Amino acid sequence: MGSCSPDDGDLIGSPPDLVIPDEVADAVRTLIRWTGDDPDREGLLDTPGRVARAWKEYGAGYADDPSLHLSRTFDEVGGYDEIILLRDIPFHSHCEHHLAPIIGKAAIAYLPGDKVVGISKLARVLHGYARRLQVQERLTAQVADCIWDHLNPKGVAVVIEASHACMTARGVRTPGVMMTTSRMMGVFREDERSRKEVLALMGY
Ligand SMILES: Nc1nc2c(ncn2[C@@H]2O[C@H](COP(=O)(O)OP(=O)(O)OP(=O)(O)O)[C@@H](O)[C@H]2O)c(=O)[nH]1
Ligand SMILES: [Zn+2]
Repeated sequence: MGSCSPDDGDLIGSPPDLVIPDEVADAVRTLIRWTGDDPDREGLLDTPGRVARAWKEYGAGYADDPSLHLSRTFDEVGGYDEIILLRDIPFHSHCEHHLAPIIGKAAIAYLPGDKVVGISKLARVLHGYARRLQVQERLTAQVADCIWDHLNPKGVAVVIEASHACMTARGVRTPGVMMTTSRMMGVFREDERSRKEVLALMGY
């Protein structure tokens, strides 16, 4: 099974030697001005650099190929042939409409075919797609499709629940609203009993 070494696809922090182009810092200064504040006041002087580094982190998924996390599989599972599920996986993303935070949790399940993968890898796939500009529907589909395409399972089920700051903090300003999306593939799509079983295991 794969190790959890820090360079094993981790997407934490921006590189210490990250060079921030002037145009990026200038764009942040412009945005600060647009917000109504003064980018030259003391508290905001280092903000363009911080924001630029933060966005490299929010977008770390662009440098990640999530399918690579599923390349190390193993088939010695003692005859186990039931659902494998990770639930309550926290994640954050940003909506592509307003660049506002999307904060939520995912449940990812599959019914293995002839191979399984280390469980942390399912969360890595989620983060690889979440750390991009997203809509929740696409994020859900990408995670499910990636597992379907690379693990050759009998079924995949992904359910994502998330809160969108573009709805809670601006626009319609409706706090507490959660959006739920799901994608069912293979037996979870075709067989009612299997779908009910996986949704029950997920807590729905
Ligand atoms: N379907 C979907 N919609 C999203 C997602 N993230 C944000 N949105 C919504 O996409 C819509 C964009 O609508 P627009 O009318 O173009 O933008 P807007 O004028 O800012 O809309 P309001 O948010 O209603 O003020 C908004 O209703 C957002 O809440 C997402 O992941 N999926
Ligand atoms: Zn939005």
